[in-house]
Amino acid sequence: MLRASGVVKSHDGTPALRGVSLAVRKGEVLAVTGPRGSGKTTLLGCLSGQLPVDEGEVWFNDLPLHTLSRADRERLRREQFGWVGSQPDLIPELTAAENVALPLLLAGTGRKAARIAAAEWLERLDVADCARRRPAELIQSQRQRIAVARALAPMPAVVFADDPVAPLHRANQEQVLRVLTTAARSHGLTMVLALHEPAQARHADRTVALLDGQAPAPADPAAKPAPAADTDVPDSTDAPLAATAPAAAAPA
Ligand SMILES: Nc1ncnc2c1ncn2[C@@H]1O[C@H](COP(=O)(O)OP(=O)(O)OP(=O)(O)O)[C@@H](O)[C@H]1O
Repeated sequence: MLRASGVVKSHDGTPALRGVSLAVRKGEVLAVTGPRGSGKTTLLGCLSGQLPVDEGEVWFNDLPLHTLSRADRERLRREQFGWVGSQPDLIPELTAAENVALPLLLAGTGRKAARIAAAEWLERLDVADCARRRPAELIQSQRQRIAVARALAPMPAVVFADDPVAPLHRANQEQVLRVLTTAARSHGLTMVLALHEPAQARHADRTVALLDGQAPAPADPAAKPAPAADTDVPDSTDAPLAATAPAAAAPA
């Protein structure tokens, strides 16, 4: 569904990605791990069309993101992609329910349907009791759950989550990661998760480890790894997967 090939990207002359190739299958939860500065955020930015690549290619199905105009990339992001950052970034003047409903309203969903969908997603994320409250009245883990609900409610084709649990306590990190990946799996969404802690990648189906802007080359580029045991991953149209680590165990 999503494929990067030889992606090179620098920020003002500082190399961030030095030729990264990988592919993400439909319905797969892929973790991108690596130490600070290894290029995770930049990779998610390139895969999601936020950042233009300097060299290489990024494909979303049969759409070449690397040749799309900025306006076309922005439309694609709006219509097909969801984003969860490491800070909840909610609109302070809106209630939790209004924050979650907003992207649906912007996409043309009617008011009533948007309100119902927002309530359902807040319920799934265990923050239904926060619906009428504004972000300032909530604690950080509640705000982050609401940000996750906001990203998932429009049912995007791909959800990008950039270190989504960074500001949370360890117990909340586990909970939010589990909720995020479970919600993606139960709704068949594809997810790319950047994670600072390699241990957190056990919530994903597969891990790509970045180091200094590079992912390890696959032992056999033609080899296609078996899907994770707990995941039903369609594979009829996928290219061979690069930079592949063995599937991690499913969370308990
Ligand atoms: N806007 C920017 N301007 C200049 N250099 C940048 C910018 N963004 C990232 N970099 C540099 O690019 C490299 C990769 O950064 P990136 O944020 O992608 O890594 P990361 O793995 O996500 O790090 P972290 O875990 O700290 O978020 C680093 O050397 C970083 O300093």
